[in-house]
Formats: sequence, structure tokens, C-alpha cells
Amino acid sequence: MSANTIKTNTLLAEQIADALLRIQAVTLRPNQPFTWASGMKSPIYCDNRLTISYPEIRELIAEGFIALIRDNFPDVEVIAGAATGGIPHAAWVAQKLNLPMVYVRDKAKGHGKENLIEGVIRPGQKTVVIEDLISTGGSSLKVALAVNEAGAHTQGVLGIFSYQFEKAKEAFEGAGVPFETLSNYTTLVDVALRQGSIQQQDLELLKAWRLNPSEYGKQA
Ligand SMILES: O=P(O)(O)OC[C@H]1O[C@H](OP(=O)(O)OP(=O)(O)O)[C@H](O)[C@@H]1O
Ligand SMILES: O=C(O)c1cc(=O)[nH]c(=O)[nH]1
Repeated sequence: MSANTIKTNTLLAEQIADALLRIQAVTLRPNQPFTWASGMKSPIYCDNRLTISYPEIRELIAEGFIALIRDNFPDVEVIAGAATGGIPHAAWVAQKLNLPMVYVRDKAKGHGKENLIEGVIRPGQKTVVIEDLISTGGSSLKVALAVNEAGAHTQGVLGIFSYQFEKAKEAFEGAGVPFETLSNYTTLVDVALRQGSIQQQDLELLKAWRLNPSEYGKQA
């Protein structure tokens, strides 16, 4: 399967965008840009960690992941959570599918057993990585590659939300790892505009940022 053949469920993408807006997971802060994991500066931050506090939203997310897994990776053997945001969602999915779970740290522990991957993963095991958010894709691809380096096989990466950057698509394609998210930036902006939770001036700001996200906020 190529990296872009997984089909997004449009209704679910809207439901999740709506939920993220409702719980105020999305913050616009143009005057004090956020620094992302990649080092990029951004006027927007989507805090998907908040979803774990809402049982009906985390259930929607878990069922969304399970539908994607059933359609695309029906023979998956292990669910891997990307630390930290992906871990709770991976646990709920693994529990519902009655599958083993592991989680992958962003770097190996500096003491104890010095593990990068926690839990049991065996050579050849078909694995789906669960991540909370994909910006550049760097974090989740690192997890996917760590799984492969451990001798298992990453079938795909699934996330809650993606900013739909070309850079991420190219990175996943380059690594030969299929990926998909339950919701995305385009849907979020559409839903937010419809609801009136963003205004015209916010839209202008977001458009300026989208034109050149890597340069945004560097002068700030
Ligand atoms: O696609 P990327 O450019 O790599 O960015 C996305 C990553 O950034 C966030 O993680 P963060 O490092 O903030 O850590 P956390 O999950 O431990 O909170 C998020 O949870 C993803 O893992
Ligand atoms: O790229 C990131 O670090 C990032 C962006 C975002 O909107 N939310 C988040 O949790 N991380």
C-alpha cells in the first residue's frame, strides 16, 4: 500500500475537529508563537492530550482508529504508542482489539534497562503506531523506524490530527510508511469557520502562516 491510500472518514474528521474546538484543545496565539517539537514556530497549537479527560471523545477516537485498522491493517499483531501523546490512545485501542501493546520513548532511557521500546515486541510482528498529532511527522516516523529496527514491521502510522504538511507526506512516502489521521487542519478550519469560533482576521493570520510555516515567527 502506498503512503496515501488510506481513506479518511469525512464525517468523523468533522466530529473530531468539532470536539477539539469544543474542549478548547485548539489555541491561536499570534503574538507569542508556540514552539513545536520540530522547533518550528506557530500561531496555532492543538493540544490533543486534553482528549484523554473526555470519555466520549476518547471513545470516538479509539473507534475511529479501530475502523482504520480493520480496513487497512486487519492482520496487525501489536499496537505501539508514540510517547507521550499516543500512549493512552494506543492502550485503549489495544484493549479493544485484545492485542499486545508497546510504547516507544522519544529516546532510550538513560538508566535502568535503557529501553527505547517498553513492552514486548517480537521479530516480524506486524505493528501499527498510534500518535496523537502529526506536524512534520518526525516524531512518529522515528517511532515507526524504531519498531522496524527492533525487527518488527510497522504497517502504518495513525494519528488523531495532521497539519497536512507536504513535508510530512514526503517524509512518510520516503520511508515507505503509510499514514493517516482521523482529522486534519483543513477540516478544523472549515468547522471553526462554520461555528464562528474563528474570525476573518484569524483566517488571514492562518493563511499567512500556511504560506511559509517554517519561517513564521522567526523575527518575533
Ligand atoms: O510531527 P512532529 O513534527 O514530530 O510533531 C508532532 C509531535 O509533537 C508532539 O509531541 P511532543 O514532543 O510535544 O511531546 P509529547 O507527546 O510527549 O507531549 C506530538 O505529540 C507529536 O508527537
Ligand atoms: O508540532 C508540535 O509539536 C505540536 C503541534 C501542535 O499543534 N500540537 C502539539 O501537541 N504538538
